[in-house]
Amino acid sequence: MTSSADDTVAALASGAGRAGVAVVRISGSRVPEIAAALIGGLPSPRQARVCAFVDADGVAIDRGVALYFAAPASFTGEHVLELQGHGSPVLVDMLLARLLELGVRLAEAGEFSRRAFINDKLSLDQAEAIADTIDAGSSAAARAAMRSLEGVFSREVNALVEALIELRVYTEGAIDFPDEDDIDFLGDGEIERRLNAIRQRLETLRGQAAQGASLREGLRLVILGAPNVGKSSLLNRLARRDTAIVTDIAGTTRDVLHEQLSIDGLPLTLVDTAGLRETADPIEAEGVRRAKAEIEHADHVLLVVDDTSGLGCDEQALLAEIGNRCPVTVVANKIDLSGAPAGLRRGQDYEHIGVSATTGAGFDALAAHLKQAAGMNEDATPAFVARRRHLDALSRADAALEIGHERLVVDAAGELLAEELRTAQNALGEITGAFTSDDLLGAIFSSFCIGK
Ligand SMILES: Nc1nc2c(c(=O)[nH]1)N(C=O)[C@@H](CNc1ccc(C(=O)N[C@@H](CCC(=O)O)C(=O)O)cc1)CN2
Ligand SMILES: Nc1nc2c(ncn2[C@@H]2O[C@H](COP(=O)(O)OP(=O)(O)OP(=O)(O)O)[C@@H](O)[C@H]2O)c(=O)[nH]1
Ligand SMILES: [Mg+2]
Repeated sequence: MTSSADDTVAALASGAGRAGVAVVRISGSRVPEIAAALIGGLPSPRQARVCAFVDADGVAIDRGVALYFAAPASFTGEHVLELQGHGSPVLVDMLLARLLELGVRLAEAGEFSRRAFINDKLSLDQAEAIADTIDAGSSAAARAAMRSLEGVFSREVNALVEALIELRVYTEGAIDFPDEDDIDFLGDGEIERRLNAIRQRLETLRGQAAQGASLREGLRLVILGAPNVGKSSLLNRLARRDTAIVTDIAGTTRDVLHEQLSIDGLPLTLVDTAGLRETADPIEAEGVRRAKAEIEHADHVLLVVDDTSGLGCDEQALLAEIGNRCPVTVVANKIDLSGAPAGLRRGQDYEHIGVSATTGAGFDALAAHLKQAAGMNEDATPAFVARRRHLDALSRADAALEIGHERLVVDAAGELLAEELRTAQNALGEITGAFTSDDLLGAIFSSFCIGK
């Protein structure tokens, strides 16, 4: 995409299809001459003017409200003219055709936001947050996106970058102007103290970002457990349809099954798996192998147990193993047989929820629990919204700092630590867009809608 200074673009910004009012937004340096041709001159900045939008012969295409934002005090940082006309697709088409005639080009998806980013009106994560407010599937996701848009995420990232730069300068000072004894200077603990403080702060940010991301992208829930405990019945009940085959024969499910659903706007991918057990049947054994492999890709595991027998030894071991990787909830199924109460059980090491896939008891509590796990609780919305690419950048920054710490305490190598600090700084810079590439920008903005 080229966006030279005199490249002026337009798009319908609101009211697609039949709507009360349609807003066409025009951004670029040629806005003044376009205003002259179309509405007889520029309105005073930020003052609504009612006027006719005229064609080449001076005939009104529509009569509406014009609003002008003078560069750089506009959304894009360029001259912006907004034409608020009647919400008719035919009139909008006629108006856009007239703009094309005046040498304006149609904006690409996300182009207004991309221009705002390039002109330093928004950081990259803020621009992404705009798309996330529009796409939000729940009020919690919308609130979190709004916090990102207000700069909560980028401010924290920038503060970390500042701290990294300070530490790098300090470390490089220690290298360039060593005390009597270089090793002693590096080893006096100050660098390590600062480094640890930064790592702790990054850890907190990663936790918040993970919650923000699950709110936006949903959770991949993997259902695991012994044969016949009711895993497939659970999937069918949550999905409200008979996706998986259910029989009373242990070892019914062999393939991995996926089901997409949403709970109050929270997107979930449910994954049903083969019952875990030793088996001589090669097909079932492959199913068990695949079931275990799913743990790697899980955001959250539902470990289903038959409540009439409770947690067995194998399940205890599995629980400990999974618990190291991701959150896990024990679903105690078949309470219609065990007679136990439905819902959350207090005082357990892991969250236990009693349900019956047959009667549906306990499923409200399970849904509420999953929403909470994804950060959708009413009183504690995640601090901001985040995407996979943000989590990836945070994790690369963390890895660099871990290596840097090793270089410092094991090798007492200040230059190598400084190098890792630089790597971490660049990784964080990818979040806000301080450090970026055209490919990345293309990938991000092309997923926006037209007119944004
Ligand atoms: N009519 C209209 N409504 C809209 C938008 C728009 O572009 N047009 N927006 C589009 O997303 C959102 C609002 N975002 C905006 C962000 C910045 C500026 C702006 O003019 N910024 C200037 C001046 C700031 C100020 O006066 O405080 C600047 O940043 O310099 C305008 C809208 C939602 N509502
Ligand atoms: N009474 C009762 N029976 C249940 C419940 N949930 C499942 N069942 C029964 O338990 C048996 C096994 O159910 P499935 O859903 O196939 O169990 P699974 O864990 O998927 O089993 P595999 O695929 O073989 O690993 C079936 O006969 C179900 O009808 C429940 O909550 N109460
Ligand atoms: Mg099954």
